[in-house]
Amino acid sequence: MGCRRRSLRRRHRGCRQWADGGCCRRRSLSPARSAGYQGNSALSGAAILTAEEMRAAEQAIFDSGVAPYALMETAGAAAADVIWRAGGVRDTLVLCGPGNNGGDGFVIARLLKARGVPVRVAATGESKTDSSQKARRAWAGPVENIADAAPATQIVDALFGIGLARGLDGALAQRLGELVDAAERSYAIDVPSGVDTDGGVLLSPVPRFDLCIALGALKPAHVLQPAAGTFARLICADIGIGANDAKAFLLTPPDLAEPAPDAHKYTRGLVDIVAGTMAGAGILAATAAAHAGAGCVRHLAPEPTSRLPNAVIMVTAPDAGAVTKALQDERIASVLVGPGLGRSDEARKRLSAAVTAGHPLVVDADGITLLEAAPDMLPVGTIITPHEGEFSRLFGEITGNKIDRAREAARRMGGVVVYKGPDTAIASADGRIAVWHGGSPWLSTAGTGDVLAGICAARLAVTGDPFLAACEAVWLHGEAARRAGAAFIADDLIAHIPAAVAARTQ
Ligand SMILES: NC(=O)C1=CN([C@@H]2O[C@H](COP(=O)(O)OP(=O)(O)OC[C@H]3O[C@@H](n4cnc5c(N)ncnc54)[C@H](O)[C@@H]3O)[C@@H](O)[C@H]2O)[C@@H](O)CC1
Ligand SMILES: Nc1ncnc2c1ncn2[C@@H]1O[C@H](COP(=O)(O)OP(=O)(O)O)[C@@H](O)[C@H]1O
Ligand SMILES: [K+]
Repeated sequence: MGCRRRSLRRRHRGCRQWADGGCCRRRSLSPARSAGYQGNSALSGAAILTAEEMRAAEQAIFDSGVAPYALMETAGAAAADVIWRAGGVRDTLVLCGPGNNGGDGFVIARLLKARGVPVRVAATGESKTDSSQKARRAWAGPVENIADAAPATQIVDALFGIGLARGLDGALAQRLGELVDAAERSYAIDVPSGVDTDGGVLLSPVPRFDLCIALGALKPAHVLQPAAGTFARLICADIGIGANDAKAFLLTPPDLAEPAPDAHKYTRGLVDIVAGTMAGAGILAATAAAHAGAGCVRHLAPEPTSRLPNAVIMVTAPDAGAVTKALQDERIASVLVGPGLGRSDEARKRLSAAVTAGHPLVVDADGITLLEAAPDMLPVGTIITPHEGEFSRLFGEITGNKIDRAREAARRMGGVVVYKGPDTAIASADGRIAVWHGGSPWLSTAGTGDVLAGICAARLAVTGDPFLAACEAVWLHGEAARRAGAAFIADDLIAHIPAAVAARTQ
């Protein structure tokens, strides 16, 4: 495939997603704001720090003269405040582990008790860090053994945080599960005990908590599955951590602009969809693109179809030569290839025609599979939208969590990777990463990926900025799904895209 590498920064407007949208600023929720928290989307733009990055951020605070125990008091106070607001004076059992997470637990217990909450504490054994020993001494009440501690209306899990090195012992994991199941409300301090902070996997069985109170910053386990599925709600409590060195951020809702007063359909963006033999997918993508802000959409398919909206221009392109010819149009602002393309030799030629046409490009589905482990064949700045299977086929084994894998994949291909799933990592070759999570699980239905690819192509045509376009598209897709409610099909989802666009248009 004779691909040309070129920059797509033709109409770069600056990545507002990054510069103004909050991604580069720390916006942890203060405890007061946390109390009104209704859903994960409220955490937009928050930094996501690995355990190592978190320790470095904490160290920076210590270096500035704050004592470790003072930071633990701040963390415990922030968490206790959230629990107090959520649970009032319900009887509470705080489970404390051997490290600083356990130390937070002792602070929480003391502060809740001071507010009149009936609190008991149960520990795994000795407290092993200076700060946690200090916090334990300040508790001054009895410390029960977890194995035989009676259940309580509220359970606070302060067993292990970012220092968990391996799964919990079987008996401890089981006891934690029993106590959480028996409680009306359960809170995990920093991360649920048993999750791997960076990997986002479960190292031992983890019960489902009502609320996870992240301390200082989000960690990968708060946004990556399966760990992010171990709590119903998430709050990030501000403890003064600076997250300037963060490399990954939560996806922030986009700020979209209305078309210019003198806009016409071509200045708003002409999108060409290079479709193939499986008609439905290309139609979904074209219809979605037409609803996501593009000025004009053309559907280049081997055969005519009566199933396109009237607004989409149908171009019959029976072979790759016809595709190449159709794409020789200077007005084209983006091309999407892949949905419904098929995997035949003819499909391969159509892919080649799209890739070599020299327009800003989005590659999805069969287009990704046909690349056959050669992502660097794509023009610089291309957006690809693989799900797990397509990602593995294209990039093989890459170590690390989903964020790391997306980052490395984007570097290898020199473009933007939208690594899809219940958690979606959007990575740019220049190192920027935004993570979307907490979306409607009803999205797990056939054809929604085609819809996303169409939205990506539309936003690329509108913005000319691949990373911005991908971020906007993922957010709009998720928001359309939220508005679509339950048991929608991909066709239904499209009807909700304009409302999602309207919600973010100034
Ligand atoms: N560094 C600090 O000063 C602050 C830390 N904070 C809290 O401290 C936590 C991190 O504290 P630590 O680094 O002490 O780590 P943890 O408290 O998460 O646990 C570490 C301890 O558990 C042991 N351990 C690890 N896995 C185990 C397993 N499966 N079974 C039995 N023992 C196991 C380790 O050997 C170590 O003793 C954070 O998550 C947060 O809750 C907050 O208080 C904010 C300030
Ligand atoms: N459980 C889930 N929760 C939220 N979003 C999901 C979930 N499962 C899938 N999605 C989203 O739905 C879309 C599915 O795309 P894809 O797997 O390509 O499906 P298809 O090929 O059928 O179009 C992606 O945008 C993905 O992020
Ligand atoms: K915990």
